[in-house]
Amino acid sequence: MKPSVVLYKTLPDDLRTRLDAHFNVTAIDGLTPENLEKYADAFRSAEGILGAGGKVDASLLDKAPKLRAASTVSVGYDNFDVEALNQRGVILMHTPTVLTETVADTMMALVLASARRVVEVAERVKAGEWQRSIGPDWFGIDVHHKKLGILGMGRIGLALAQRAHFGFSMPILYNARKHHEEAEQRFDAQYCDLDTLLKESDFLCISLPLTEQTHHLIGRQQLAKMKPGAVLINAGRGPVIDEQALIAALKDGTLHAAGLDVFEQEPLPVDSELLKLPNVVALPHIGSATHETRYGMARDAVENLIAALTGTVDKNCVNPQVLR
Ligand SMILES: NC(=O)C1=CN([C@@H]2O[C@H](COP(=O)(O)OP(=O)(O)OC[C@H]3O[C@@H](n4cnc5c(N)ncnc54)[C@H](O)[C@@H]3O)[C@@H](O)[C@H]2O)C=CC1
Ligand SMILES: O=C(O)C(=O)CO
Repeated sequence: MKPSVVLYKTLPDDLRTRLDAHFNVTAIDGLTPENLEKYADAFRSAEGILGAGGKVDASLLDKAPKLRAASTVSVGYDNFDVEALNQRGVILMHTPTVLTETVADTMMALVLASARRVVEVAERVKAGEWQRSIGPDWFGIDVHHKKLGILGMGRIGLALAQRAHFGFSMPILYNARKHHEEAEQRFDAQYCDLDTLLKESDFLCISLPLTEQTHHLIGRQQLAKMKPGAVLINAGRGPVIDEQALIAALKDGTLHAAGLDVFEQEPLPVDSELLKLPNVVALPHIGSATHETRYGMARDAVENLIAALTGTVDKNCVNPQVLR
């Protein structure tokens, strides 16, 4: 008999067909409390789950006693209680690598848009304000040759460093849990502590995962240490930055601008102060959102679940210790 799985995200037709060939699939529209109750039988018999977003914690796992594998259509897995998965011997699969270059493109787009005020001035053109040659009130700041600080030199940080080094002649500084030899050799990136990164970066780009250690890692004190007129970019996870402290730093001119793809609350509430600030470029968590990359992530997530439940896991596993 085919293993039962709960699918909580819509897949492209061909990938859904592939999933159906391996599993008895119950498709639901998200891990909402209502769906957990409505599809209680499906969760009770599920050996796998596949989807994106929503909390997977002990209370959900208690409803799925047969679960052996969870496959997320994302690289970030801060919405999973990994400790609870480990205790129950559940493998967690994710989709690193396939999205790396696309997310780095998004970060570079945020760097350029924030520095050159692309969104703000384009809106002014649409509003009919371009009536004569523009003056300094439309100007931005240069990107090329400025110092780019990367907080979180992992897969995405490395791809961003490549763009900044070769494309924009930017010296690279970085902080991470350990030295990144490839970044140092290929892009001449210099490792430094967080304080130095804050003080010296013209552009501080965050590509960190959300963990207990990174939650509000950038708060009032850290923002106060940043170079006057610096630009802050975040495409890691929203809660890495204390959003109220960021709003204050943007209002009092400590920062020139911010380019944000992620927020403490998503979707960003429409009455957020951030949306009232002209020096904020706010994107709706589109880091990996291209047709090609979102397809690749869904494909990898399907293959990951097939490997975890019916084959051999040799990559993309968050907690390989469970397999031993
Ligand atoms: N905006 C978006 O759409 C997307 C956001 N992301 C976010 O980007 C994150 C990073 O992705 P990857 O580069 O693939 O992960 P990765 O695991 O390759 O890199 C993470 C880096 O952060 C560093 N790090 C972790 N904790 C740290 C700490 N306390 N202090 C300093 N450095 C620390 C690690 O040393 C590593 O260099 C994901 O976990 C996810 O949250 C990922 C994809 C898309
Ligand atoms: O993969 C992730 O972690 C995202 O945030 C969406 O691509």
